[in-house]
Amino acid sequence: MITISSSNCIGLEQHFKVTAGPGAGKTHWLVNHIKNTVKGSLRLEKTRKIACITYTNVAVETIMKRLGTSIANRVEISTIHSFLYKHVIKPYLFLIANEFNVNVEKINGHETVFPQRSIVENWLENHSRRTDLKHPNTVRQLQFIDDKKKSLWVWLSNIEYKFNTYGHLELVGKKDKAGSISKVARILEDDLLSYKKLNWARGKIDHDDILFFSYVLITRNPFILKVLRAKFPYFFLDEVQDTNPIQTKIIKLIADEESIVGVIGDPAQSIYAFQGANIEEFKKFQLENMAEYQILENRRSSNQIIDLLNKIRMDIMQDKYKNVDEDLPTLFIGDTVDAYKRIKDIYGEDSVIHTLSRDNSTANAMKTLISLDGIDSKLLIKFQECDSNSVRLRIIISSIEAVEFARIGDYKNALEKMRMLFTGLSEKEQVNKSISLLQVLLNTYSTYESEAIMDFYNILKLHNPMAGFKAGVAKDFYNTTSYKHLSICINFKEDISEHRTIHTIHKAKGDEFETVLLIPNSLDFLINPNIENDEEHRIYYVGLSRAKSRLFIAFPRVQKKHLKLIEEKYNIKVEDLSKVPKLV
Ligand SMILES: Nc1ncnc2c1ncn2[C@@H]1O[C@H](COP(=O)(O)OP(=O)(O)OP(=O)(O)O)[C@@H](O)[C@H]1O
Repeated sequence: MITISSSNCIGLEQHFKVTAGPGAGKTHWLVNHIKNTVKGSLRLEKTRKIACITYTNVAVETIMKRLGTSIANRVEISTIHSFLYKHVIKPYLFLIANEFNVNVEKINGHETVFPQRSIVENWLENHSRRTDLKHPNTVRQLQFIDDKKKSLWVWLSNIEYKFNTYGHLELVGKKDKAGSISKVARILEDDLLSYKKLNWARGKIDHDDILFFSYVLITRNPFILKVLRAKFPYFFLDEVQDTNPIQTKIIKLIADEESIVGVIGDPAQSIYAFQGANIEEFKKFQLENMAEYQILENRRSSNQIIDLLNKIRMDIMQDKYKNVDEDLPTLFIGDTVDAYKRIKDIYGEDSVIHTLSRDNSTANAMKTLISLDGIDSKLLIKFQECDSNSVRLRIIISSIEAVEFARIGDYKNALEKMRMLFTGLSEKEQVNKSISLLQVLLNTYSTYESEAIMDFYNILKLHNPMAGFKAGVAKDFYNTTSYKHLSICINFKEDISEHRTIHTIHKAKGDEFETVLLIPNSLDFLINPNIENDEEHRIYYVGLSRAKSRLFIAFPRVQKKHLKLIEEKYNIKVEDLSKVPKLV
């Protein structure tokens, strides 16, 4: 392993792997390396470009901006899914369309594919092990007993491709998502390909299908690899710690000849296991004659923050590149909103504090500075369980999302959500109606914000007819749950506010903030750090490492023995908020 700095150049014609911690300058280095390759390579022409693959669309934009317009046309920057869709799926899917029952004409990009009643019914009726589906899990029971139907749909929404012991890809369900159908999940799993085929016949392919089809096409038709290598003499992959095993196999196949492959990442920042990422993929990643580099600098954070990061992580020791001293990191014990206010008291009302939460509901509660006490993060799920009228449910949830997206300035996604209410109309009518309804809902916000969700329903009903209520759980829910508490549970699509989840900020490449208040769900990452094996710890490590100058952690209560341990292990200030006199 060779240690380099983020301003160093490396040779252009050798596979490489760069490992570096947070703030090391990976993005900075990658952008420079692309520029150097454009300048120095003799293998690039108008039609032969550098492929730069990164993890999210936000990251694509960041790298594009940093590269500048003069060389952006020499590089194709995209997510792995967009790249494979454009260069493998679109031109070659027809080769396997018959075998997999894919309606190529109808395919228009890739999307999240949700279960549909008619598809699920068709699949169950014709399931290859239909005769094994017996009471209490018959085909009818799986479709019509509410609890079973919900579990089945959740389970189907989470199926994934895995390599089996023979190295073949197969479709599997997730045991922890099977709920009340866990006893028959094994039987249902035997014919998941038929379920997929029914969706493919409608032209519906999802993100994982892109990887699956690409892998099948590439392994069966080596000429596709030849074309890819001819078009792209260089493949650079950023954030590789979040890579999926199918992606790794595809990249290794490309690297076999001609093209130079370079990967960059940080195993300690691997936080997407739920999307199929596997920390081992990056650690084990090897190519023939590959050069391995590490960058040990941390150019982002103060000395005190780097000291804390170095105590949590064992595999590398980061250097204090800036060598700037700031206040010690502080652990606040007490309410999160009080912690936020305390920082404002110390550094002034105008100081900007970025809060990074583990959960969506916490991040949203911080947006309105609602105390977390009494907040139910599962309220949206309860809502879905209580209201069996799926049309009404969808209208209410989409409208809440539209209002809340608009309130943080994300009008693009707000209108997208609102348009879902008017799907039967022409595009122009959809847009007009969405804008005017959104305006009404924003103008009347104060009248329903703190009231029961029934008030919001009543306003919405004036503009969009919806079913009424009989006495029962749905009506009770609408009358007893406040809009505010329900809206706290929604998932922001592109959160650009000062209060986000750690996963959201990690998607936004290079996000770093002067002052960070981390709001974890546990202090285990400090008490007993295990970055190597515990993804939760890695998530908090990512959160801590976004801070440039000032770092705070807020947690409601800590056992005495744990507090002692934290104080002994770290150079950290502890402040019990219940003992801080409140300013009046
Ligand atoms: N060679 C360099 N010269 C000047 N500034 C640099 C250099 N390398 C990195 N930086 C700065 O250091 C900070 C961290 O860099 P960067 O965001 O590229 O790190 P990273 O390794 O991608 O971080 P992370 O993995 O934590 O997202 C940024 O503010 C960046 O502009």
